[in-house]
Amino acid sequence: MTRLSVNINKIATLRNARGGNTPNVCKMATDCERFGAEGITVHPRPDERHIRYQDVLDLKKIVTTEFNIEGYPNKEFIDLVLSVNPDQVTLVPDPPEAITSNAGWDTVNNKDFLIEVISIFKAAGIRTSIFVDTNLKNIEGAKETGTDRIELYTEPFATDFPNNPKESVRLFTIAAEKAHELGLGVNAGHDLSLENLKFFNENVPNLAEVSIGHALVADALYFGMENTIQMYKRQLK
Ligand SMILES: CC(=O)[C@@H](O)[C@H](O)COP(=O)(O)O
Ligand SMILES: NCC(=O)COP(=O)(O)O
Repeated sequence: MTRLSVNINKIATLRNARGGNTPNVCKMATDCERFGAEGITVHPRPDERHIRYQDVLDLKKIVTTEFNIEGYPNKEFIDLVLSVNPDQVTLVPDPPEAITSNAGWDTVNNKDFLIEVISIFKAAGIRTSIFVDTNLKNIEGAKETGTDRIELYTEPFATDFPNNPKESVRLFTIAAEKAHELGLGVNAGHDLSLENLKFFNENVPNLAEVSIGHALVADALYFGMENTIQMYKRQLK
């Protein structure tokens, strides 16, 4: 069954709006786990606009499920991840000014860089995943980097899904099959939601994990976090 990792970036966005500690990011992570989340994902960005580096250190002490840290592997990020030693690190190619992730790695042109960074994390015993689109060249390139998994960048699926569900998922099915054939684990994320998750999960084989934040936290405003997590998990059955 596909595992649900809850991305709590947006809890930190709300906390940061007032400068205090409400809502408490660590308490929310613990509660998400209690409500059924099988992992906690954070994506500290260089400007710390939501998750701060200190949050990552604090979360390490209390997360009991899978802890997944996403981000661009500059020196500060690499040092942070090594000091925290999470279960998984997901490398994304975002430039510092990106509003949100909007592309996967060009694994062919960044091959040497990715090999170097991935070897650092693997030497520390941290599972690695790299954020990629469905271009098979990038999936094959991912294999060359030595990564354990890929994370499929699902925003194009989420955008196209309402108009043409079958076509929106087609390349994702092929990419996941290819990754599996190459021995790579398959994660997915970005703009997955209650509306599109079931269809994605049913049509993308060998999906190990989805990380979901923006839509899930928005849904929690209506349904409450406990109900929302259960609703998302039902889509993954
Ligand atoms: C890699 C990915 O798709 C997510 O980490 C996403 O970028 C969330 O980041 P924001 O919460 O900053 O939009
Ligand atoms: N890796 C994707 C993620 O963690 C959450 O993305 P989103 O659901 O906030 O778009």
